[in-house]
Amino acid sequence: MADTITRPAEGPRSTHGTDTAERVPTVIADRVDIVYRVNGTGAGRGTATAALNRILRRKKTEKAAGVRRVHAVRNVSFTAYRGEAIGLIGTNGSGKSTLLKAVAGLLPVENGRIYTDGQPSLLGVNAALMSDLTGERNVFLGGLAMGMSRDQVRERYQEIVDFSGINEKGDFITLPMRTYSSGMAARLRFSIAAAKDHDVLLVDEALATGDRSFQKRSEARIRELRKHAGTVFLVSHNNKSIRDTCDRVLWLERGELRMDGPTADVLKEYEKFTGGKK
Ligand SMILES: Nc1ncnc2c1ncn2[C@@H]1O[C@H](COP(=O)(O)OP(=O)(O)OP(=O)(O)O)[C@@H](O)[C@H]1O
Repeated sequence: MADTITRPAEGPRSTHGTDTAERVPTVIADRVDIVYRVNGTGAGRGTATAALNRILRRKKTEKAAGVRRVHAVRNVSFTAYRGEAIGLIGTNGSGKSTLLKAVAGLLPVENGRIYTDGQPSLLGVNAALMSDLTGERNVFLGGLAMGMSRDQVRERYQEIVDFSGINEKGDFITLPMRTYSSGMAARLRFSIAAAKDHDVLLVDEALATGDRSFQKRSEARIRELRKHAGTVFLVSHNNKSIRDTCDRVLWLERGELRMDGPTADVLKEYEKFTGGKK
């Protein structure tokens, strides 16, 4: 679980982002390791006997009990400051989503610590909305889940629906979310999350799912959120989105932080690594 930063006044200095006299750290990751444990990978996996064995012989080593460890994030350290938009890049399976979940406090760390200023909000493509409820009900559900009051959601409702563009092609907002395309659902999720000014907003790939005009609106909104003193993390495989939105980039590869620096510098190296611009 992430800890809360209690001494924001004088944070460690970094060479990245806007260089103002008083830089306030919002997220500090200090030598973070994250390990998944996957059960049932030994012989007889999935059988009732294997399950019973696991319960009875708890003290056995993880390996003997058929537990596989996946070391997803290795010794990662960084400090994020208020007003920064930070891109997280890396090839598939490099640990980006895992790191984001840990910053949100949704995954425990194996070693090291993560300190955060306030409660970060994770906006994932899988953010928990209810597919059987209408878009309208989900706007309320999502708003309440983010800590907004019913009145606050009511006040922002039209803005959220307009931003999402869900109703551009008909009255879709009153239909259950299961009838939405994956792009439409992602747009609504982003619009709900973006309605609130977050201290730390974590965005996982949401921009990649919308069409170009929605991407542009989202990028503008991210810039606005930054002005309101928040910190935005954006996981994306779309280097252009990263370039247009972020001033700093963390590049993860095989769970390790390979580079942390200004967007142009990191993307240049990353594009060399992956073999071309995207
Ligand atoms: N629930 C899980 N249980 C076990 N291993 C997992 C789990 N989720 C992710 N992993 C593993 O952790 C590593 C990092 O995965 P992660 O999803 O964080 O990568 P990513 O950089 O976000 O990838 P992508 O770009 O493909 O979305 C991978 O090796 C993956 O197989």
